[in-house]
Amino acid sequence: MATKLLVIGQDGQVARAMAFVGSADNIVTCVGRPELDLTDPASVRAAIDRHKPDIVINPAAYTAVDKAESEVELAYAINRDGAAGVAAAAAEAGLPIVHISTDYVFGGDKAEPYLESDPTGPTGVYGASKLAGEHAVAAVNPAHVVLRTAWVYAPWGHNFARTMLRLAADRDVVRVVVDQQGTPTYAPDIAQAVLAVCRTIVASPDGKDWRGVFHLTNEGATTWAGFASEVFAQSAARGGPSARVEPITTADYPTPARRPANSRLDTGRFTRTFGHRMSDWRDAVKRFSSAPKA
Ligand SMILES: NC(=O)C1=CN([C@@H]2O[C@H](COP(=O)(O)OP(=O)(O)OC[C@H]3O[C@@H](n4cnc5c(N)ncnc54)[C@H](OP(=O)(O)O)[C@@H]3O)[C@@H](O)[C@H]2O)C=CC1
Ligand SMILES: Cc1cn([C@H]2C[C@H](O)[C@@H](COP(=O)(O)OP(=O)(O)O[C@H]3O[C@@H](C)C(=O)[C@@H](O)[C@H]3O)O2)c(=O)[nH]c1=O
Ligand SMILES: [Mg+2]
Repeated sequence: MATKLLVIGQDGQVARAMAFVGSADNIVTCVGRPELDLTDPASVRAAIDRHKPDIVINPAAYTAVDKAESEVELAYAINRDGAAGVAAAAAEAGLPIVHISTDYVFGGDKAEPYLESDPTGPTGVYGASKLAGEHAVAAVNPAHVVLRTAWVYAPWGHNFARTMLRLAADRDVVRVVVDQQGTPTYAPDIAQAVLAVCRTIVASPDGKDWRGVFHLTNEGATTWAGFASEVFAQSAARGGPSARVEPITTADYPTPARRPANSRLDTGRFTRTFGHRMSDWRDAVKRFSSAPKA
């Protein structure tokens, strides 16, 4: 029998990627504003009543990292209280929740990739509000999977890769920070990984194998400058916009929010638990570069 997935949000990068993986086996319904607003818990319960899913997926969030520094209440209303509302509504209906979180829950001081068991220490409001969301989700719904991903991009929506291509259209040189490490993660690959999580949940509903926090990124790592260079190389190879990347330091690029210097995530626990391997980040950039941009 088909598994019914209710995805919170419609226009987000991951929500849109989820819509594309719908099939006869996985019936995907994305519900966003105005029908469902995270700041209105009744609208979340109504969507669950109406669509009667088997699993609830929550990739909706307040994601404006710099703006969050001055919109603290709104960031928490969505990323903590909104997340809690979704997880609680799922729990009331007896449903598991797959919740998406971020590498920005970490402080960035560790030299190695972060494990799920490593201490958190967000450097800004966005990361802190997302961490509060993780805790709230776990507190209200024991049947939860929290997937921490990073540096998400897609052929649609707002993301760093598309910003780079836009900048390259009218300049020869783009200055990009080289002292922040992490792993660009392609939204369509996240969607496939979420399906693997859902298969595990359906196969083992008691949840002994799958509850908790998992790190989920593409494989490998780079810097923002390295990511930009790869996007330009792949774009140029297809006759698209390209620029030279001038590596700069974080100090040369002041922003309201501080970002972690290292937010590489160790994905071993995800791979072992869900039997799904993510591809290398460069392979994903290749697929991004050959996809039509929306
Ligand atoms: N973007 C990134 O680089 C990263 C993202 N993440 C996490 O991954 C998840 C997915 O991110 P991504 O797809 O990039 O997010 P986007 O910024 O692309 O989209 C955010 C989504 O959240 C929805 N949303 C925001 N506020 C509300 C609200 N009040 N009620 C209902 N929906 C709301 C938006 O709806 P609308 O279309 O109506 O605005 C949109 O669909 C998030 O949890 C994010 O924290 C983790 C690591 C990196
Ligand atoms: C646009 C631009 C950014 N930068 C720097 C600023 C910053 O340190 C880094 C990334 O910039 P952005 O603002 O695009 O990315 P940012 O908003 O920090 O992206 C984050 O979003 C949230 C939602 C997450 O969860 C994180 O995983 C991460 O993807 O690149 C440059 O050096 N040059 C540039 O031209
Ligand atoms: Mg940004």
